[in-house]
Formats: sequence, structure tokens, C-alpha cells
Amino acid sequence: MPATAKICGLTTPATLDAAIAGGASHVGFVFFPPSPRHLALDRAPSLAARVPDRIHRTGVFVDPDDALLDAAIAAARLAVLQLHKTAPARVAAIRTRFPAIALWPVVAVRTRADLDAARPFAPLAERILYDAKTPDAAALPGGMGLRFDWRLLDGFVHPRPWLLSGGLDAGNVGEAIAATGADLVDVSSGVETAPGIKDVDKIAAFLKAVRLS
Ligand SMILES: O=C(O)c1ccccc1N[C@@H]1O[C@H](COP(=O)(O)O)[C@@H](O)[C@H]1O
Repeated sequence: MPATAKICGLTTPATLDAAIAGGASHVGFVFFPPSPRHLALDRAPSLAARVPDRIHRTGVFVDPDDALLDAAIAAARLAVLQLHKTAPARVAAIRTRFPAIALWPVVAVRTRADLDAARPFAPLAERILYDAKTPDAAALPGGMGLRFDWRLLDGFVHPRPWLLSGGLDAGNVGEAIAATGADLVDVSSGVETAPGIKDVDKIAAFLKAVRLS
């Protein structure tokens, strides 16, 4: 089965359409004001309306409160919540509040020991997202084009289905899929010309590389 891809941090109709036309299985909208990809709630409905229901609208959050989740889910008709820096107890509360929405807690990886953080999410998550850990002082917990050593996943017994992100681009995603066996990959800055500026050609090239993997 070929891998599929999520294109994250989409904020314009043209780049969203490129992700859809290129065969993305998921499209991501970031709801985190410090991010250059932040999507204002009032812009979400018109973008979400462009997405066929077979493509999963994914909201990206950093330890969100219920008010933000309520508003973003309604505005973007989200099918998946990607949860950065969200503790297992909070993910459990989100699970209870939104039983019909898929949850992807994020495990930030720099060392093999970091993977242990995946286990408490097992009963709560549809998938676990492994992303590169950003520096402590970084403004963002993701979306910085950093990758981790994919060999850290060798032999790891994944407690749930999972996906891979962190520093992927059209040039390395085939190698990443071959090295890790990921069946779903996620990219943001690797399909941009500058932070927050997505590029339709880079999106197409990334999705083609995933298809050919
Ligand atoms: O993209 C962002 O701005 C962002 C902000 C806050 C949390 C996560 C964010 N993006 C996610 O980070 C990873 C890796 O991105 P990249 O490809 O290395 O740039 C990805 O899962 C994005 O969804």
C-alpha cells in the first residue's frame, strides 16, 4: 500500500487546491497565533468548504483549551485534531468531549527515550505523530523544518498507528518512508519558499515523491 500525505499549514485557496489536486489524504490548518501559518477562525469556513469529505481536515493545536477547539472544529469542520504539547490527561479530556473526532497526540523526538512518551497516548489516539523536538527556546513546537534521526524508530513497538513529520521535503521523503515504513507523512516548511508561504510546485513535487515511494 503506497504511503499517503498530509500537507500542513495551508492558508490560501490556491495552495489548498494544489494539495487536493496532488492527492493529499489530509490537509492541515494551524490554529496557533505565534505560527506564521496561523489561520484566523473567520477564514476557516471558506477554506474548509473547498475540501472534499474524503480528505481529512486536520486542525493543528498547541495545548488548546475547549473554547478554541469548539470554535475551530465548527469553523473548519475538522475530522482530526493534531495535539502538540498536550499531556495525556488533557488528551483524555479532549477524547471525552469529542468522541467522534480522531486525535493525533504529538511525540517530540530527539532521543530514543523520547519515544516512551507515546505509550500513555495509546488508549486515546487514532494515530501518534512523531515529530522532531524543537529547541526549548523555539517559538514553535513544530513547523521548523527540523528532522530527527529516523533510525530511532528502528525496532520500536508502536503502541498505535502513527505518522512521521519533521524536516521532510520532496528530496528526502522517499528515503524517510523507506527507512521507517511510515504509511502517512506530514510536511509543512518543506513545501514553502519562506515561513508560512506555501508553494504549489513544491506541494506537487512532495506528493509525487510520496506516490512514487
Ligand atoms: O507549522 C506550524 O507552524 C506549527 C505550529 C505549531 C505546531 C506545529 C506546527 N507544524 C507541524 O510541525 C510538524 C513539522 O513541520 P515541518 O515539516 O518540519 O515544517 C508538522 O507536523 C506540522 O504539522
